[in-house]
Amino acid sequence: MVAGSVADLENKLADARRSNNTADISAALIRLADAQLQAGQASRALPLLEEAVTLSSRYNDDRQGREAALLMAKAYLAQDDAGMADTWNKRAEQFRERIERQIAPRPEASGDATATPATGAPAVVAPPTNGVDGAEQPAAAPSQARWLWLLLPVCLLLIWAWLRSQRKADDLRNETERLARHQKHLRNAHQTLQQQAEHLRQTATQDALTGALTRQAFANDLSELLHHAQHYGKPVAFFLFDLDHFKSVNDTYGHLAGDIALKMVAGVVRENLDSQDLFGRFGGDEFLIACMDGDAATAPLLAEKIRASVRKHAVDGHESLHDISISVGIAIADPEQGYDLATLFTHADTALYAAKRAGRNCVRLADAGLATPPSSEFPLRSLAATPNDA
Ligand SMILES: Nc1nc2c(ncn2[C@@H]2O[C@H](COP(=O)(O)OP(=O)(O)OP(=O)(O)O)[C@@H](O)[C@H]2O)c(=O)[nH]1
Repeated sequence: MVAGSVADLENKLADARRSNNTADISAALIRLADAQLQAGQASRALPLLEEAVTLSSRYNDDRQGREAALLMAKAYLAQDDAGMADTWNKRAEQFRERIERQIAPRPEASGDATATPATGAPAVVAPPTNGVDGAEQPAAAPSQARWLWLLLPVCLLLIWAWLRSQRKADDLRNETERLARHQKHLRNAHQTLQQQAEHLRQTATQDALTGALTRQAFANDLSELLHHAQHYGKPVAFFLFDLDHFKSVNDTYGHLAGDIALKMVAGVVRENLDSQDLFGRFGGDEFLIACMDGDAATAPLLAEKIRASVRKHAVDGHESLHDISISVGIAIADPEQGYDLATLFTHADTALYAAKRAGRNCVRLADAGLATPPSSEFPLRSLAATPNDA
């Protein structure tokens, strides 16, 4: 150690305090205390050394801590206080062990005498390289630097993970928005399809002009009705009716007037039917009715009521309607006559032929007494045939 004069070293300590650099202050304290010890001023050196130990402990500078502790021991010896000297020697030993622990893992330290662990001897501590006992060495603790280097990649990794999660969140948000748009589009398409399906269903089951069931829809419903009636042994009245001389209405007043007449007749029929009765358009100016529980006694009464009502509306209506009337053929399905749909239709058709032959604007009930129409004049038809066959 190159010891300066106590006064010089006091100035240096004052400079170090002004610089506010902890390592410099600690080193200056040690150098001044050493000089004071050499000058026999142990009592003055002790508080400086205690401050040096405190500073070095606070900033983990074990070398300076050890140096200060050794000088403390020396100071107490100078004051003949062997107990305190021993205490501070032990403290210095603890500092030395900590220094060894810090430098032991370093591979390059294997050939370095300063880093070689040695037990007991204070000389194992790295010798000072300049100034007073190495007190001017940089104060940076190796362990701190190592932790910083370890923390750097961790921080970078965290930043990278955060950026990545942000990008994923953006992607997810975009995807969610895209799916919501897609879902809305699908909902609209679904709604449109439902409307189209409903429209198609109506077109398939409902006659556009009169609102009556189409021929096929009527046949399906009648088939179910007959099945049900047969199961419970109930009668079903089936009407087939046709506008009389309708062709001349079209010819005289035009097709539009003919349409109005067809709608008028359909309206009258609906007024006279119950909600569970079936009403369909066979095709052209021919219509169909089926009534659950209608038998040979009640069905002609209902048919007559409808016929008379049509006449009344015709007479009360526009001139083009004045000649409108209907002829009705009735057939009954019951346990006695059976529930075969084709037979029922044929019987009603035969009765309609009879009504036409009887002068039109009347009702006829099918029975065994009715003449079978000649095929040349009135070709037999069925509900399964297309309307053009009518
Ligand atoms: N305005 C209109 N006329 C139709 C429609 N469908 C069929 N017709 C006409 O209805 C008439 C049916 O005539 P027919 O049943 O053959 O004979 P009709 O003149 O009624 O004579 P009868 O049935 O023997 O009393 C034809 O002139 C068809 O053109 C329609 O939807 N609207």
